[in-house]
Parts: sequence; C-alpha cells; structure tokens
Amino acid sequence: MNALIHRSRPLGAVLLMVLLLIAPTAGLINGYWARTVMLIAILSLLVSGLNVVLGYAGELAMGQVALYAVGAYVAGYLGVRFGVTNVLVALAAATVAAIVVGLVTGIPGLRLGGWSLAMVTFFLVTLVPNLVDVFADFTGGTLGMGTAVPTLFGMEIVGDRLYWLILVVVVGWFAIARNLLLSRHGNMFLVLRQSPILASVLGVSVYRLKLLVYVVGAIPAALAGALFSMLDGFIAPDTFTFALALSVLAASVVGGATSVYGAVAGAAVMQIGQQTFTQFQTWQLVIYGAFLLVAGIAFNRGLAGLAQDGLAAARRRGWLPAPATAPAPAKPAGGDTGGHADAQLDRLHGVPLRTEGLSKSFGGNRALDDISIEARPGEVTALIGPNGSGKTTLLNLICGLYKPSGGRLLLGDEQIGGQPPYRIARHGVARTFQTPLIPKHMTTLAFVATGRYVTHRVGILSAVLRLPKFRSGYAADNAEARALLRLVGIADVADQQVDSLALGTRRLVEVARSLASGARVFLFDEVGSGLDESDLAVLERAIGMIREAGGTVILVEHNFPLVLKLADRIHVLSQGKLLASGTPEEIQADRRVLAEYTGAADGGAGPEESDSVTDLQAAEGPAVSKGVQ
Ligand SMILES: Nc1ncnc2c1ncn2[C@@H]1O[C@H](COP(=O)(O)OP(=O)(O)OP(=O)(O)O)[C@@H](O)[C@H]1O
Repeated sequence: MNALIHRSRPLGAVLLMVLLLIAPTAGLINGYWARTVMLIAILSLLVSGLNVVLGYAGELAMGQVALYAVGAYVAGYLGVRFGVTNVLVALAAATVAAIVVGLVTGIPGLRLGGWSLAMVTFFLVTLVPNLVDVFADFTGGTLGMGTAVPTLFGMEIVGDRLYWLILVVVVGWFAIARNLLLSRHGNMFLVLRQSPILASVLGVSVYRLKLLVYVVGAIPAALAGALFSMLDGFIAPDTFTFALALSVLAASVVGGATSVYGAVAGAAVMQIGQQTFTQFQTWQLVIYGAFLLVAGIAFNRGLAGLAQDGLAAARRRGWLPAPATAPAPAKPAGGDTGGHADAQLDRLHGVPLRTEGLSKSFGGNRALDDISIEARPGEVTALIGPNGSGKTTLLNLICGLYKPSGGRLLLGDEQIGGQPPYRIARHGVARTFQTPLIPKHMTTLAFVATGRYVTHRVGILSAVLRLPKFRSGYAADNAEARALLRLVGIADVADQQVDSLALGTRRLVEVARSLASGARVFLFDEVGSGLDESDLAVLERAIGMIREAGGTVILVEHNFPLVLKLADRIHVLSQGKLLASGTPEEIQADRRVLAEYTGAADGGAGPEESDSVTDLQAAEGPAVSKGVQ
C-alpha cells in the first residue's frame, strides 16, 4: 500500500470545506457565488467518477454524462410521478440506477475488451437525447420537465439547505473516494492501469476488477445528476451534451486524473472559465479540443501533478521540511544496500510442478514441442537455452498467460493447463518478468504489498470505512513488505517511488513482490540480468532461502555461473525442444549443450567432458524482446 499517500491528511480540504459551509450564512459569498460553488461541487463529482475509472484503472469510459442524466431523471421522476421528494430516497435511487446502468453497459463493454467500453459509453452519451425523446411521457421530451421541491423530514431543501446538502454529499463522496483510492484497492487499480498482465499474475480477475471500478465510478455521476435536478428544478436533454462530456474530460486532465482532490481543482477551473468568458459557449468544442491536446502533452498529471512537483522542488531546495516517512530498518554492519542477514522466510509449502508433452504453437511457429519436465519443492530447476529457444514461452504457459496447444500441466495432482492466469496465481504460482512490470505513482513498499492483495483479503467496505480489519491489514502488509525488501537487500528503497528504481533493483523488487503472496511455486525469468556482483550475491542468497524454505523454484537464466551455483537440476531447451536434462555437472559435461550454444556442427552423441562453463557463458547472445517477457 502506498505508505506516503496513506498518511496524507486532508487538512487543507477539511478547512476549505468548513469555510464553504459557513460562507453563505456568514455573508462571505453572494447568491451568484453560492450557485457557482454548487455547480463546481456537482461537476467535481462527475470528474471524480471519471478519475476513478480513467486515472486509476486506465479505462477510457466517456459515459459520465449519460449517468448524470440517469441520476437527474430518476430523482426528478420520483418526485413528479410518485411524490417522493425525500432527498435521501432520491440519492439512493440514483445510486441504484447508476449501478444497474453501470453493469448493463460495463459487462458487454468489458467482456469484448479493447476499446469496447470507450465505444459503448461514447454511444451512451450520444443516445441520451434520443432516449429522452422516445420516453417523452416520462421525461418531458425535448421540452424538459420541472421537478418537485426536494424535502428532508418535512423540511423543504432549498436555498442554504440545498447548498449544504450538495456540499455534504460531495464531501461524503470524496471521503469514500479517498479511503478507497488511498488503500490496497487503489494500489491494485494503479497496477491494473499499468499492466493487466501484472494484475492477473497477482491473482486478480482483470474483468471483475475493471467492472467494479467502472460501477464505482458511475455512482458519483448519478449523484451529481440527482443534485443537479434539485438545484435547477428543471431537467432537459440539452444539459447532457457531448460538450459536457468533453468538459468533464478536460477537468480531469486539468486537475490530474490520479489525484483524489484534483477533481475539485479541475471542476473549479472549468466552471469558472465557462462563466467568465461569455464567448465560451460558441467556441467550447474548439477550446476543449485544443486544450486536451496541449494539456495532455504538456502537463499530463494536471494541477495536482504541478503542485506535487512544486512541493518536491521546494523540499529539494530546503524551503520546506521533508515529509515524515516511517523509519527504514537499520542496516546491518557490512551491508551496503539494506540488511538481509537477519531476515528469514517462513516455511513455504512448495508443490511439484510437472509438464507432460507440453506444446505451444504461434501460427506455424512451433515455439515449444513436447516438453516434459518436473520441478520439485525444495529445489531450484533451471531452464537454459539460447535466445528464442522457448524458455519464456514455457513460463507463460505455466502461469496461464498462454494457453497450451497440447500436453498437460500439473500442479501436484491438479491439471492447471489452460486456466486463466489469475486462477493459476491463486493456486500459489508467482512470477517475475524478464522486463520487470513496475507501476507508476506507487512506493516500492506499496508495490511489494500488492503481492498480498488476493492472499490476504481486506474488503472494500473495510477500506472505505477504515475499519480495524483494514488498519491491521495495512500494518501487516507494510511489515511483511519491509521484511521481504530487507530479505532481498533493498530495505533502503522502501519509501522511494518504485518506477524510479534502476533495472537491477526492480528485479529484486519483483522477487520480494512474488514472495509476498506466500506462493508455492516461483517462476523467475532472468532475475539475475542487470544485477551487479553484490546484488547477485543477495539474489543468490534469497533464492537459496526460498529453496531451503521448501518453495518450488523455476529459474530461467542466461547467467550460467549463477545457474551452476543455484540449480539442483537443469533443463536445456533448443528451438522449442528439450535438448538435455540433468544435474549441473551432467549439463556442463554435455557436448550437445555446448554445441548448441557455440553453433558447432558436431554436438557429439552424448555427454562428454568439456571446459564449457565459460564457453557457454561466452556463447550467450543478447536477449531479444517479444511477446510477454
Ligand atoms: N506472443 C508470441 N507470438 C508469436 N511468437 C512468439 C510469441 N512469444 C514467443 N514467440 C516465439 O516463440 C519462440 C520462443 O520465444 P521465447 O521468448 O520463449 O524464447 P526465450 O528462450 O525465452 O528467448 P530469450 O532468452 O531471448 O528470452 C520464438 O520463436 C518467439 O518468436
């Protein structure tokens, strides 16, 4: 979990809110500005919903305006047709309607994948005027409909009361959004945005998580619609235009899509801008288009990003004190990258992993052909072979990123071949990537803790309400992540942004992250590549500890000396086939292996003595990049 963000206190936001709440009664703002504040508050709900979906989960969903219309018409219709004017009922009904519409549009949009959700939600916005027209008996058609005066326990909610109601709803939503986004769930949303592949190998069903995020993002939009119908007392389709959808997108960019409170700043800039420039209506589409082009490139983290950069610069220059972070554990004597000497692993319940005649074809390319190997618990099983021989493909098959074209994959006695990656991860299979998958906007500690997201569950309600279960889970996540970072010798980078780390350190972070899930099988894809001598020593020790603790380790590695030191058994792949299997001594002595690496014509019929360790090393070519690495 993001330790730095989690500790942030919204003091400024609270003070601003108190000031705004008392402003009209204290005579600090007139009617015009009170309405402006209400409109900004309503727009910020729309923007916040978009931020959840776009900024966190990375899904472009343009339907906020359609959900805004749904909320407005549901609340309006309840009052006009059924005489239900209670604001709590109206807000609850708008929330339910948002969930229903979110599910109805999100399920097909997300099932189809790709740009489908963006398309579905885009069409939803363009459909609003037509739907309003078609159901004119309920909506008043293009002429619009007047709404009833909202009430609460017999009181009419108008004037200052409506102002307070709107602010209270907005504060309530932002409290929920803050607690959700600044929690392990928000961190998983960020992982999802950065890499659905990473989310899936962490045990998360990408489809379900995206649907959840999309539905959560729909709720504030519908609440905004309900509040708007109360504010204006009239609803007409020309409120819910494509221009408004662009305005919401522009406000999200201005405020910063990954900032919780940036939505308010973005909404304020948009609303005040529109009201101030009288020519705005005429030129709004041009202005939004140009603005999105410029802002998207020039300051893509919005006002919130500029503010964060400003604060960081002020801290660097010593104008502001450094933020308080949890003290890093003391380094042991002699350790230069954070201690690991005292670190220990709990027992890992490794299971045997077997492949039986496993094959994989990509069109006409037989990348793997009839591979039968076994990796045992408490052992390191190495996969070696020249570039393109199929090592990563085998790992991708084991963790479910590729579906086998033939053969079986057994974890213990269970056939897991062909299951989706999130299910295989839940069986206790963890992996690292040849090119580490590292999210943005997250500390190293928070990232390592994402390994525990599925295995040590804490519900969304616990996070939103900050229940004791959330707090104890947060403490346990942090303690475990720190201990694992210490184990892999990089405790000192715990509070740094994980995407700022060097490649070698990222690899060690991935090892720590894979350990955090309490996995039984570990797939390490070239973890030693890019590590210096001291990091390699730490890595060697960490993998040794996993073996001692009973874990099943499959190591793909080009660093042959490292393989010889760590492996109990080595399998050599060549052009998708299993060339040789044996102990390190047997493989070193196998002339076919040396011939494969050096390209010698005569590999010999069987194992023979060779001075081949350095030969094998020298024969390794540079890694190539393709597919899921
Ligand atoms: N997604 C894919 N689509 C098409 N072909 C692929 C895909 N992934 C792998 N291949 C092919 O499968 C073969 C094996 O590739 P793989 O990446 O598994 O090799 P490797 O042994 O891991 O190589 P390296 O050591 O360079 O990582 C190659 O011919 C590669 O082009």
